[in-house]
Amino acid sequence: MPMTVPLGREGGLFRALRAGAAREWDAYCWHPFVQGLAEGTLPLAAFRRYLVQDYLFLVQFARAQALAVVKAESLEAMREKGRVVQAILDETKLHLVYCREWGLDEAAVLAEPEAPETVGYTRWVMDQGFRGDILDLEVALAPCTIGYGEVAMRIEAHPGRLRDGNPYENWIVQYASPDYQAVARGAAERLDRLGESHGGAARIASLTRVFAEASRLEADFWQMGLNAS
Ligand SMILES: Cc1ncc(CO)c(N)n1
Repeated sequence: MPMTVPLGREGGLFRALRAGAAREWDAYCWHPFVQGLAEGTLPLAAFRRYLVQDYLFLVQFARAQALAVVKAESLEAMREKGRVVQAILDETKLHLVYCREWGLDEAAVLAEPEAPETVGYTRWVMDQGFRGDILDLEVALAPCTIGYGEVAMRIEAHPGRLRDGNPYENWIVQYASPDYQAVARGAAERLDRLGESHGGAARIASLTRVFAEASRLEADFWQMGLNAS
C-alpha cells in the first residue's frame, strides 16, 4: 500500500482521528476501486456507475456543507463555509460536463435515482450535524474532503500507477492538482483548529467513531461502483 505523509499537524486532531480509525481509513483510501483507478484496470462500467452517483452525492454534500454554515463557530467561519458551498455547487456543473465525456448525458444523470449507498452516506453526515456541534459535523465531513486528497497522493505514489492511456487520468489529475490538495490541506488544518477550540482531546472516543463510520461509508461508495461491473 503506497504511503504518503498525512495532512494536518503532528499532535493535531486530524492525525489522531486518522490513527484511531487506521483500519477503516486504509480500507477507504486504498480500496480495490482506487487501485483500479491507479492501474487503469477498473472496469468502465464501475466508473460510470460511480460517476453518476457522485453527481447525486455532490448535491447532498453541498447541503451538508450548508449545515456547517448554520453551525459555524464564527462569522469568519460562516464566510469560509459559504465559499465551500458555492465551490461545490459550481463543481456540480463541471461534473455534468465530465459525465457527458463519459457518454452520460445530463438528462440521464438527473433522472438517476440515488443509490442506497449515496442516501446512507449523505443523510448520515447531515444527521451528525443535526445531533452534534460544528466539530461533530466537520469530523463527519472530513473523510470526503481530506480523503480524496490522500487517495490522489497514494495513487501518485503507487509504483504500479499507469499514466499513458489510463482512462482515469483526468480524474486522478483533478484530485492530485495543487488546487484540490490545498483544499484538502485547509480542511485538515481547520479540523486541527476546531479540535483545539472545541475540546477535541476530551471527545476523541466519540469523534473517532464518527470518523471511522464516515470512512466506512466512503469505502461502501467505492464498492457500489465495483458492484455495477
Ligand atoms: C463520495 C465522494 N467523496 C468525496 C468526494 C470529494 O469531493 C467526492 N467527490 N465523492
